[in-house]
Amino acid sequence: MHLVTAEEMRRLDRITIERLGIPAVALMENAGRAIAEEIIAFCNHRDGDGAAGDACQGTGAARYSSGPGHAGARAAGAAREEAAVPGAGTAESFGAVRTAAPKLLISGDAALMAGRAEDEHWLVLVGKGNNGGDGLVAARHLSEAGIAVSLLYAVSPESLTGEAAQQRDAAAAMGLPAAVYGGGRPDFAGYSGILDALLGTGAAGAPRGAYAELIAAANRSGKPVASADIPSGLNADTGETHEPCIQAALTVCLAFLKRGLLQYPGAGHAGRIVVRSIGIPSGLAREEGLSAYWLTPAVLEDVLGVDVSRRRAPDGHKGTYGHVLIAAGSLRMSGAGLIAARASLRTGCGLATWAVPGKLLPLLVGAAPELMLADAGGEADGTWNAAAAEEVLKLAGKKDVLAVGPGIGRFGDDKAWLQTIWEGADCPLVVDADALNILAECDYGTWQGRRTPVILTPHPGEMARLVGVSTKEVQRDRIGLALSYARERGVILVLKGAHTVIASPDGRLVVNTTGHPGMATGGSGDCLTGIIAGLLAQGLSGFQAAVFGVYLHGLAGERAALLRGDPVSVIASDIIEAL
Ligand SMILES: NC(=O)C1=CN([C@@H]2O[C@H](COP(=O)(O)OP(=O)(O)OC[C@H]3O[C@@H](n4cnc5c(N)ncnc54)[C@H](OP(=O)(O)O)[C@@H]3O)[C@@H](O)[C@H]2O)[C@@H](O)CC1
Ligand SMILES: [K+]
Repeated sequence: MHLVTAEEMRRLDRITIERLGIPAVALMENAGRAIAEEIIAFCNHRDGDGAAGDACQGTGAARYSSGPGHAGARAAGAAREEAAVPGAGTAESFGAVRTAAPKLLISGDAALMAGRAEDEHWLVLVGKGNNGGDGLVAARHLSEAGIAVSLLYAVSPESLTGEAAQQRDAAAAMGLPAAVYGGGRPDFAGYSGILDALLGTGAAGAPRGAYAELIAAANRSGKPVASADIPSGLNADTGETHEPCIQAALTVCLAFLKRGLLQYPGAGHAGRIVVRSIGIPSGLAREEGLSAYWLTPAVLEDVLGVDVSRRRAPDGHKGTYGHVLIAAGSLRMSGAGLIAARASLRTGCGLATWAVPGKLLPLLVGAAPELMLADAGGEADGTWNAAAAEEVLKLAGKKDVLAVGPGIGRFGDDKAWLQTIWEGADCPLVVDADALNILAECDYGTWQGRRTPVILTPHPGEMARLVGVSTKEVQRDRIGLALSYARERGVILVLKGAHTVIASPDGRLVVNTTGHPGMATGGSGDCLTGIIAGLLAQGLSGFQAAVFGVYLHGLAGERAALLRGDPVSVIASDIIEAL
């Protein structure tokens, strides 16, 4: 599924309206109807199977799975199926009674049937732009479904223009009760839910005046809030939240997933995200050269060409699946190397060799019988030194991939060590942990001789050192930063953290949503390094291996949490065993 910026969304809107001739008001109509359908599904599930409640309260699966559409899309779909059953059943039974008559099957507007409409009264907060227009359309459809609806305009309805003004007039003609916010502390106690149609992709900066007051009041009310397109107060591109920002239980995102909905803190404000098409052809994004995606199995297979089933040739042998070399670990942090090397094996590479300072070798014999150990030289106290780089290069000669960094620590002349490896290794290179900290102190743009991909796997702290900014600044716009860094430095960048971002030098970008906070544990990153190396050894391209590796790592973490019964108790070895 494509991820778009507000600007890209406007471009796709424009093309649809101007080139394809689909009227803007038709798109708005579709948008409002989709929002109403999702609110009705939300209401129908309120007291039902708890799907809506779970998402709203952030409990259950949502505790560590916050990907858009996962449970949410299924829940909405199920709601529509359930609502369709009574109508079809009635027609069937008529047909059965009057056996002579031809069977007449009738089905209705199932998605617009509210089960217990009389219990509901929704307040629609209407902004002056097209987001407000969407809300006005939704209000009409909710009303048609028997749900009481009231409109509260943030500013004078006279200030609405274009399609939004048309919708204002239609709502008025239908007699929907409307008021204009006049200041003070509004009381939303009488409503069962609030539709936030205040600000969408046209918002600029922090919500001002009436908008800010209504957002704060909606958050204070304790009522479930459904947001049209994005929660008002969210930066649609970066995921930054302004003060105040709507805390939604449900976000009905229109046409394409907005980038900001997948990045924290914004992702934590969106609740359950449902993406609904509104008549903008889905192929348009690809035709326009947009190449940012939310990572799904379909994206892996259809966009990136990854065989997710990982079928093996019946006549394959260990040579077929590649040989990983890992240069990692030191006396006090040998575990990092062991984790990375074992993870590469569990990912399916044919062979893995772990290079360590020679002093450590006797201590590691038997640590993992499947691994080969290699002496990389180093100091008498088991630390690395610059000369060890030549040993690593010799070992790398016949390997398919080289991963460096986990647990190596810092040592004298470590910059020369890394430069020798960077310039001399002919195979793809994965750079992690301390090797990233070394890299941050090098002007590596001047280094020569790399012909195969380099994958950097920083966590936000390491990324901050690489770029020379604060961690907070890294987190402010993870997608934007990853894209620009990968492009400028010619590397594949895996920016780890909640919803890991993977960017390639050619501008492709993927955001992952597998995994959970329980994976923030020592060794988890080393495990990812091993997984990516294991995939590279099996012939995946640099970007494929980075993206699929992040995806598998997250899935294994989820599986490990299920096996342990609690995400909090997952440790890196559990992730390896769940691969
Ligand atoms: N064909 C389409 O385009 C489709 C668009 N669609 C929908 O439209 C949405 C985008 O609509 P949009 O571009 O009208 O912007 P939107 O976010 O509603 O409001 C902007 C207005 O708010 C104001 N304002 C801005 N910042 C502010 C702030 N910080 N604090 C306070 N006020 C602020 C600003 O007014 P100003 O202050 O400039 O007078 C401006 O006029 C999109 O998210 C989707 O829902 C769908 O219907 C599908 C078809
Ligand atoms: K909104």
